Amino acid sequence: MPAATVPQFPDDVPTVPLLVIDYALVEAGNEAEIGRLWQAATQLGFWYLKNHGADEEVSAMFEMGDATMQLPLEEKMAYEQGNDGNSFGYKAAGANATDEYGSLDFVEFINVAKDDALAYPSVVHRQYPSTVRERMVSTVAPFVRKSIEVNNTLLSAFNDRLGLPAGTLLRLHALDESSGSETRCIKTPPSQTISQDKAAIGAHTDFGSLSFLHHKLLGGLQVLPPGTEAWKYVKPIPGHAICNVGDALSIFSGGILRSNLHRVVPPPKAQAAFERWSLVFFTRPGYSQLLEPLVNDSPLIAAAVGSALPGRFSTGATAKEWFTRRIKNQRIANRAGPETWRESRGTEHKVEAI
Ligand SMILES: O=C(O)CCC(=O)C(=O)O
Ligand SMILES: [Fe+2]
Repeated sequence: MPAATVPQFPDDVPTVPLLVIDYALVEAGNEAEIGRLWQAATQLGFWYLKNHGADEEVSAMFEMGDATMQLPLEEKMAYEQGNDGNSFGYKAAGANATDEYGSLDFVEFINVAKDDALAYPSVVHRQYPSTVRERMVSTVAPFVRKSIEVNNTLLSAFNDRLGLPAGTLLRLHALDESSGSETRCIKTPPSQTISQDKAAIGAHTDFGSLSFLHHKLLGGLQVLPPGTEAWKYVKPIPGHAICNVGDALSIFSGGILRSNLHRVVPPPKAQAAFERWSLVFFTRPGYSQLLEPLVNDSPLIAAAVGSALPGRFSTGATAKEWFTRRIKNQRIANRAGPETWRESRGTEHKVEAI
């Protein structure tokens, strides 16, 4: 699909004006830029990130994703996630619910664990299709390392602003602890005949701490700005990643950092006739870490929790339990009724539950 044939993102659909954060400035410790990052992460929980230096790693990963999706379905299905709450591996289109009624998703993706990518050829969690194995060293591991470097820089900036002792957030996401951190390459088929409101990926908050997201030209990601009921597109901008805060970091921070609802729908207008590709690196806490606000480490977090509804950010779950529960209950094969969907929810439905 030559890029030139893809129509521009339309200028007459509602979009959300994300702040553009310059990664090079954040990395250099520029306080004004870190202040803007903080504003984005506490108010909406989404921002663009430019100058992240990952362009080459990102395009190699899209090539890996393309090669993987071209494998025969039987071969991909040999590496399917399964129904036990494991995320790593292949997910076929239609394997997940997108809402409480059991509507089906229509994206396929390949997830590779950070632990498997970095330990290769040793296997920590599972095996992957040949297209992944052949590129594990050349492509997947470099993307994992670059993404971790970027997300760790952002975590350190949040650590300081939250008034946490140096290194606290990095320790919760230690490289050598087994975790749910993973790369995901997503293919959404052309969806011209599908209603522009039908979810390709249902409304959700991300499970982990930070997501580093890239698109190949096409829109389709939407966020629900706080206090509104109208979904808005995030316009893809070449070379700009989209970053967002997930549930784990929101919980650690007592809700100071915002994990916002988002979803994927068909690309807008004429873009819907084209295949959509996205790529994410999810930084998630080490499996053994408890998802609770860090009230004993930061007066700021203690104050935030003190002024919230009792138990609002308390999960009693380890990162592994949280992550497994959410994945397992969105699998359509595990659906008993609307309660299964509710069991897959994270911070997004907590307010209603209280
Ligand atoms: O494809 C996208 O733009 C977003 C994907 C997403 O939200 C996810 O996989 O959690
Ligand atoms: Fe997401």
